[in-house]
Amino acid sequence: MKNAPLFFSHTLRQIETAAASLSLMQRAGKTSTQWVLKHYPNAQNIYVLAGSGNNGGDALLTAKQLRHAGKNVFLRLSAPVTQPDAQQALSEWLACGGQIQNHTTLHADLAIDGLYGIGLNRVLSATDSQIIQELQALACPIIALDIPSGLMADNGAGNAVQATHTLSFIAHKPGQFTGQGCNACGDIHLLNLQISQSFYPEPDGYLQTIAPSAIANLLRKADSHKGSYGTVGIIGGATAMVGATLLAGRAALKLGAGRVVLGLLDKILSVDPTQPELMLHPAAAALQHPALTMLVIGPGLGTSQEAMALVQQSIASPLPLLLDADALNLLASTSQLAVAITQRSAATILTPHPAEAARLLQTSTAAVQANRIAAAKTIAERYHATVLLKGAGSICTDGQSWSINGSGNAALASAGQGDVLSGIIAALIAQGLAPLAAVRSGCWLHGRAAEDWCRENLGGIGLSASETIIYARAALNHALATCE
Ligand SMILES: NC(=O)C1=CN([C@@H]2O[C@H](COP(=O)(O)OP(=O)(O)OC[C@H]3O[C@@H](n4cnc5c(N)ncnc54)[C@H](OP(=O)(O)O)[C@@H]3O)[C@@H](O)[C@H]2O)[C@@H](O)CC1
Ligand SMILES: [K+]
Repeated sequence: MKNAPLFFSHTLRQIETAAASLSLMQRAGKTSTQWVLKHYPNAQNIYVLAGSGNNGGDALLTAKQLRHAGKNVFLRLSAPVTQPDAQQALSEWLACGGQIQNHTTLHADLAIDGLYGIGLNRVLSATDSQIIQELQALACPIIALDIPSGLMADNGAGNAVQATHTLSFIAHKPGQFTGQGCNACGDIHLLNLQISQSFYPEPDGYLQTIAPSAIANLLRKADSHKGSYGTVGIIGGATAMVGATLLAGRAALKLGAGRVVLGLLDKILSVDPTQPELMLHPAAAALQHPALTMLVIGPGLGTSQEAMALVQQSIASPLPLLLDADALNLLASTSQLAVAITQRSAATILTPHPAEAARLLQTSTAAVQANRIAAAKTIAERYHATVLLKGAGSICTDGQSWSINGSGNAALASAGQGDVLSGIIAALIAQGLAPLAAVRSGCWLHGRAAEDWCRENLGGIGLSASETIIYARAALNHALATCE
C-alpha cells in the first residue's frame, strides 16, 4: 500500500509548463476518449460541456476524437474561448465539421464535463450553476475532465458537478479527496498523460494509507508484558455520557493498550460488565493514577466546572495528551488554556470535527470547510499540536506536513465514532507510535474498519461504534501481518 502524492494547482501549473502544454492537451483529449470508448462502448449520443479555458480545450479535443470514433457528439460551449491552446482545440473541432450549441441536449447516453478545471478561482455564476443543473438533470453517467466543475482543486470547496467518474490529469488534487470532493468526484482515475517522473517535484501532501514502516514497531516481542504497551487514561463520563468514555476505553483496549483506566465524573458505574478489563475510577483519581503513560480527555466530559478543572490538570500533565469533544470546547473557551497548551513539554493531539475546529479558530464551520487543510494546519500551529480534522477526507497534520486520510465512508456518520477514534489513536501512542504516525494510522484503521464492515453487510447503514472497534482491530492485525 502506497500513499498517493497530492499536488496543489500552483505545483501542477509548474509541471504543465515544464512539459509543453498543447501536446498535453492533445494527450488529455486522446486518453480521455480512449477511456470513454473502453468503459462506455455503447454510449452513442454524447453531450460535451466545454468552458472558456483549457479544461474546455480538453473537452473540445475529446469531442473531436469521439466524433472521429463515430459518436453523435453534442457540444455546448458556455462562453467564448479565451486560452490559446483551447482556441486551437476549438479550431480543430470546427475544422472536423463539429458544431456548437448554446443549450443542453435533452437526451444523452453519456455526458462529459469540461466547464472548469483547476483554474476555478471563485464561486460559480448563476448562469454556470444553471448549466450544471441542466447537466445533472440528464440522468446519464457524467465523466468529469480533471476535476468536477465547481470544485476547488486545492481544498474541496464548492457546489460542484456530481460526477460518476473523474479523469484526473497529471496528478491527483487534494480537493478531490476532502470536503465536497468526496461527494463530487465519483470514481477517480489517474491519467498521467505520459509525463516523465522527472517533471514532478516533491508532493505538497499525500493521500494516506497505512504504511507498514509506520506501524512496524507495534509488532510484539516474545518477552513483552502488559507494561510494555502502556496505560491509557481516559477522562470523561459525565451523567448521561458515560457510554462515550466506555467506547473510547474499549477501543483503546482492543487496539492494543496494555491497560486502560477510565476516569468517570458520574459515579454510576464501578465496573463495565461487558468489558471488565477496564479499570473504572472517579475522574480526579484516575488522573492521578501512577501507571498512566497516555492521557485522553473529552469523551463524554461535558462542560461543567469540574470538567474545566480536569482539563486544566490534564494540560498541566507531563504525559502525551489527546483532547477531544468537550475538552476542545473548553479549550476554545478560555485563553489561559490556549496559552498553557502551547507550553506543554509532552505531545498534544487535538481531534476536532469541523464545528469544534471552528471554535478553536474563532471562525465559522463554513470557513473551516472552505479550506480544511489550511484550517487544520493553523490549529496545529496555534496550539503546538498534532491535529486530526475529522469529516469526509480527514486531515492529519503537525502544522508542517499534511495528509488526507484515504479510507472510510459515510457509515461512520453515527454516534460514538469520534470516541472510538480517540481510543484507537491513544492505544497506538501508548504502544510507541509517534503522535503524527498514530493519528494517521489510527484514522486510516477507523476508516478501513467501516469499509470492511460495509463490504460484509452490503451497504453502509447501521454500523455502530462498538462494531467499528472489532473491525479496526482486525484491520490493524491484518496490516501488521504484512510487516512480518
Ligand atoms: N495548462 C496545461 O498545460 C494543461 C491544462 N490542462 C487542462 O486545463 C485546465 C486548467 O485550465 P485553465 O487554467 O485555463 O482554467 P479552467 O479551469 O479551464 O478555467 C478557465 C478560466 O475561467 C476563469 N474562472 C475561474 N473561475 C471562474 C468562475 N467561477 N466563473 C467564471 N470564470 C471563472 C479563470 O480565468 P480568470 O477569469 O480568473 O482570468 C480560469 O482561468 C486543467 O484543469 C486541465 O483540464 C490539460 O489540458 C493538460 C495541459
Ligand atoms: K471539469
